[in-house]
Formats: sequence, C-alpha cells, structure tokens
Amino acid sequence: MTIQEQTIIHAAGNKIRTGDREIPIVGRIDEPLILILDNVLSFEECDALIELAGERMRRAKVGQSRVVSDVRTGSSMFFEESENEWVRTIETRVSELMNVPLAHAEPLQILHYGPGEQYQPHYDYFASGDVVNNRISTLVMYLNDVEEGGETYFPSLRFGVAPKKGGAVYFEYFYGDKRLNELTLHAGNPVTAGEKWVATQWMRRQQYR
Ligand SMILES: O=C(O)CCC(=O)C(=O)O
Ligand SMILES: [Fe+2]
Repeated sequence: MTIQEQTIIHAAGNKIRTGDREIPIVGRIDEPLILILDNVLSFEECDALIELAGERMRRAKVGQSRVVSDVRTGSSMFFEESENEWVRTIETRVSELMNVPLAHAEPLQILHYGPGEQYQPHYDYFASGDVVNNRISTLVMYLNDVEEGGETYFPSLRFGVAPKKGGAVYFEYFYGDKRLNELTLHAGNPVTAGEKWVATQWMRRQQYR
C-alpha cells in the first residue's frame, strides 16, 4: 500500500482557477508535488515587474544570514508588500493559486541572471532544527523567454523545467516524510545565452506579514 501525503494545492484536474485567471497545469510530478504551469502572469505583468524592479536590482544574497556567495550569482530585489497595483494583483492571485493566505507570504522576489549566472542546487526551506516559521512552498514565475539554458532543475528527480514567459513551476515541501521534502532540491541552471528574469514567491507555515 502507498500512503499519499496531504498536499497544500489540490491539483486533481488539468487547471487551477483563481479569482481572475484560469491556470493550465501542463506538467506534474505527484510526490513531491511539482506543477508546471502556464499563463500564471500576462506578458504585460511580466514586463511591468521587470521594469519596476529595474534600478533596484542588487547582487544576490542567500540564506537567513543574507550573505553573498557563489551558490547564487546574478542579482535580486524584493518588492514591499503590495507596494503597487501590479504587485497587489499578482500577490493576491498567487496566494489563491498556492492555497496559502497572503498573510503567510514573503515579499515577492525578483531575480535576474545574465550569461553564465546560476543558482546552485539548494533547498528553499531552512534546514537547521530550530526554525519556527519555516517555508512550506515555492512558486517560481518566469518573466521572459530564455535564449538558452536557465532551466529550473531538480537533480534528485532528474526533472527540469524550461523557462517560458508567463509560466511557472510550483513545488512544496510540507511533508511529514522528510525524504519527500529533500527531493525538492533544485537549481537554476546556468544561463548559456541571453538573460533570465524570475519572480519567486515563498510561503511560510505561519503568519509572516
Ligand atoms: O531561477 C530558478 O529557476 C530557480 C530560482 C530559485 O530556486 C529560488 O528563487 O529559490
Ligand atoms: Fe530555490
């Protein structure tokens, strides 16, 4: 007998409906749940996020200590909570899509990778034993089409997702069986030609904002 663990998103069919959008599921793994999604953002929303992030981009940092390291090259910024109409609309949709209250959402992060830049394999949750309000799920939204490279890659599953403007990859690591959480190890493969822009939404177990 296999015991299926409870998932955060109940993705039985081939689409997910939010208040303002119908989001097709175009690929999936069931345990751990990983969904490839289309049409999460409009092209107009993708362009607006890139434009708004623009001059606020800084060399990316990692982890709770927020240190610069070779684990992640590229640059990043965070929007303030609901800081403008674009961010408010997207945060609301993403919270519905991820089936987690907006109060549990971290600030929306924008990441930019130029040629040769990457995010080496990592977990999005904090692995030390004493984390009280850990992350439980991630949505990585692709804001442009990448010329070459830049896949989001899950090495333990040998599963990769090619960036597609307006699309996204969703995964969660809220399982009782920690081996399932560990299978969400993932990387942003090096961009080999062109550039890559993503928006990442992380959700916490408890209220965060
Ligand atoms: O750039 C990617 O494809 C992955 C980004 C990522 O892992 C993250 O923002 O935590
Ligand atoms: Fe990540």
